[in-house]
Amino acid sequence: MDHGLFTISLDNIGRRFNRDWIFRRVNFTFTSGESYAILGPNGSGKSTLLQVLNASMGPSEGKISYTLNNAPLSHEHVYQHLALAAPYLELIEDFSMEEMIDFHFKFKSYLPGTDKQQVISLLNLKGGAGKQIRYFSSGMKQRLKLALAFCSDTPILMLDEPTSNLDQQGVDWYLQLVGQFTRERLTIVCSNQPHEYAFCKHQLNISDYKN
Ligand SMILES: Nc1ncnc2c1ncn2[C@@H]1O[C@H](COP(=O)(O)OP(=O)(O)OP(=O)(O)O)[C@@H](O)[C@H]1O
Repeated sequence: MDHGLFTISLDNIGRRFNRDWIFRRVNFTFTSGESYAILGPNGSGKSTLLQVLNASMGPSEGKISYTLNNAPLSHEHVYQHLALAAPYLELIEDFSMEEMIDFHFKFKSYLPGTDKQQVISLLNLKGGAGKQIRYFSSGMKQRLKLALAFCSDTPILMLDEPTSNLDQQGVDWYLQLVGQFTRERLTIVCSNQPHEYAFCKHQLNISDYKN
């Protein structure tokens, strides 16, 4: 599996909303083949940092830089190289599961060895294939978001609160996907639940960057 070697480097990054600094002086490098947990209590700034990392939000101070296969990559191209599953990233409710999968993979490639049928069987949602997503349970929606992200052929995988709405069986399913689909990728998990980030070798705690 060759996703390309990716790095994200933060040089004294800070972000504020109005007068409130959410985090400051973050110096950190994220590298392919490694998994990272961004930790901190509710409202501490995990999602904000993730949005800065995926270049959908700019930092208020400091510099962020990206490389792909050792060549600099400009901010506007970063989204092409990442797959994101997050509570604020909505599925298209009018679509069926199959339509949603087709739509997603118009923009992303399937990870080598996966295809639509494999995504569907991975989801294991009995009778769900033709049903509109608006009628899915919250756990089914979460599984779909995760399967789309895991099966995208991108060097970066970003997961914000990956097991929200999942029951124990869903958590076990998520951990199985982690084992299967994160190798050689740069994986970043925002979480405050140990069971969903325990596999991450590195941890970055937002509370350490409050002043
Ligand atoms: N666009 C915005 N404008 C103003 N304040 C914002 C904005 N986005 C986030 N915030 C504030 O920034 C802080 C950090 O929010 P963020 O969602 O990053 O935290 P979090 O650690 O991901 O929280 P949770 O664990 O609850 O998901 C919060 O106080 C939030 O209200």
